Amino acid sequence: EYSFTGQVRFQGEPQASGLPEYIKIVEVGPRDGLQNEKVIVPTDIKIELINQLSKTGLPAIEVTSFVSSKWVPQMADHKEVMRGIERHPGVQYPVLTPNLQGFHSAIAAGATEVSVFGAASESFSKMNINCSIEESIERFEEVTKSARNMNIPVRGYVSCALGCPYEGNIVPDKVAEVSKRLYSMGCYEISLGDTIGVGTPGSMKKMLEAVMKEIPLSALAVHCHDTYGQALANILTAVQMGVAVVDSSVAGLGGCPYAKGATGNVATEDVIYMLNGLGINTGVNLCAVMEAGNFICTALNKKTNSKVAQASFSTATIN
Ligand SMILES: CC(C)(COP(=O)([O-])OP(=O)([O-])OC[C@H]1O[C@@H](n2cnc3c(N)ncnc32)[C@H](O)[C@@H]1OP(=O)([O-])[O-])[C@@H](O)C(=O)NCCC(=O)NCCSC(=O)C[C@@](C)(O)CC(=O)[O-]
Repeated sequence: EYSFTGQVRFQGEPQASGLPEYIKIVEVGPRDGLQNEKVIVPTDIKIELINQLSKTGLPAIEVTSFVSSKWVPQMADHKEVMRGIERHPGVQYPVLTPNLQGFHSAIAAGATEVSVFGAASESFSKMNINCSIEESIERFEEVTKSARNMNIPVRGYVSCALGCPYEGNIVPDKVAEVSKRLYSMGCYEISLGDTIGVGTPGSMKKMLEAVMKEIPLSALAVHCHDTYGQALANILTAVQMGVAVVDSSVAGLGGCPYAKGATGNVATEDVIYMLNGLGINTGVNLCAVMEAGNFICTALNKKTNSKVAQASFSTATIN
């Protein structure tokens, strides 16, 4: 049982020099976090989670995906989720769309921002979206073209940026090539996914160096899973290199259904705690995110994967 009283023991320090002053956190918990849950999470729980997250100061919350419900049953209630959430001014609510069919459904359901999701690995592309990288680029071009006509911003993901569950190592140049194609077709930001959390600060640095030759730093985001416990170190490396957008998931929920063994994303709470300690502004209220994490973990009957939430809740009980 949690008995969190709202304290967070350690707060921010003045900003260390050379780091971005502000980092945008893209909360992916309601989508990436929940998509892998075996038991279907009731729609009203998803809506309540998103509504709670909307009040934390998070600038972007990825809410659902418009993919085939045969492939990802957990996201089948995408329309109801879109209809049910209370949208806060200034908060972006992107949704995943793998193709034109998904894009049209998303727009009909009221989406105002979408994300296409490709990969730097042929095998992963085939397993995840049932087509080659080349075919996926053609589909994404159709999406970005329609989106442009409707003034809908498109974000682009590149999965397997630091390794693939089927192919192992992925060369940084391949990540750079796919990223460049997504950026060139109009994606305003490229989120580099360490889908199975195998990266290290060493491989993150090499990969970013390759991608930064092709794409402006201001258009890059990192999306780290914590399977090997490297996510915070990898994020810090990216931030030190100037990346100012970080994806994370409340309570560290998550995993990709087509990347067996991959655990959750890095926990939003842990990222904010680290950034607070570096004196970097995120505009996000850590305690409010922990409350949302507590809500979803209680609903799922799970223990949080956030170390910060674990520490804060246990110290709150002791005090
Ligand atoms: C991409 C497809 C749809 C291709 O699936 P497909 O079977 O190749 O598609 P198709 O065009 O041949 O159509 C087959 C059926 O799917 C339907 N269909 C076709 N498109 C859609 C759509 N958009 N929404 C709903 N239904 C759709 C279509 O209507 C048809 O229905 P039927 O006639 O059989 O009843 C499928 O492979 C799919 O849904 N894959 C799911 C992928 C997914 O959601 N993966 C998890 C998210 S990615 C991720 O987690 C990684 C990330 C982003 O977080 C970053 C990281 O960590 O690396």
